[in-house]
Amino acid sequence: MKRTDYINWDEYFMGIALLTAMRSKDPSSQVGACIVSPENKILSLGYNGMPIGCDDDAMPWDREGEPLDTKYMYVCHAELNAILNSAHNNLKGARVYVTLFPCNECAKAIIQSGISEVVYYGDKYHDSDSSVAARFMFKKAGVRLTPYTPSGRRTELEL
Ligand SMILES: Nc1ccn([C@H]2C[C@H](O)[C@@H](COP(=O)(O)O)O2)c(=O)n1
Ligand SMILES: [Zn+2]
Repeated sequence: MKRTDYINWDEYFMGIALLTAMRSKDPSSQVGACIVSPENKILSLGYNGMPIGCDDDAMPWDREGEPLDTKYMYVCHAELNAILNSAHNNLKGARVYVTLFPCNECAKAIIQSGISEVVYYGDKYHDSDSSVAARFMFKKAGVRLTPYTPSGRRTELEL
């Protein structure tokens, strides 16, 4: 008889997004994204980090200070990285699993790439202008927004 306690698709893809986030060097928010085809095939992964060629150790990771001395000017968001990493894949009708609700800039990229559903875990900036604008655009563009419901299953990996 087959096993019955296997993880479901949502747990699998959000789990991979959470694992991918662990690659981030951002000291305050580690974000992961996993793009999946309608056939449940993983098309791409991304996490928030500095652009290629920009040495992590030479870039600012601060949240506050002069704008040019903060990470916000430079960091590439998880969702954008996942979209850019999937350059040869057609993302039409795909869904993206993200550990944090997308910002307005990533919302634009998600919409333009043809992704039709966002499954998100955290939403800690829900009331920010960026999140409000992202929701506004997603609604206009018909992108489905699905809050992830944690199953409560805990797992431990020996890495
Ligand atoms: N959906 C998102 C939202 C944020 N990020 C990145 C951008 C920063 O590296 C970090 C947020 O930093 P905080 O303001 O919380 O210190 O998360 C992302 O990749 N995707
Ligand atoms: Zn973003």
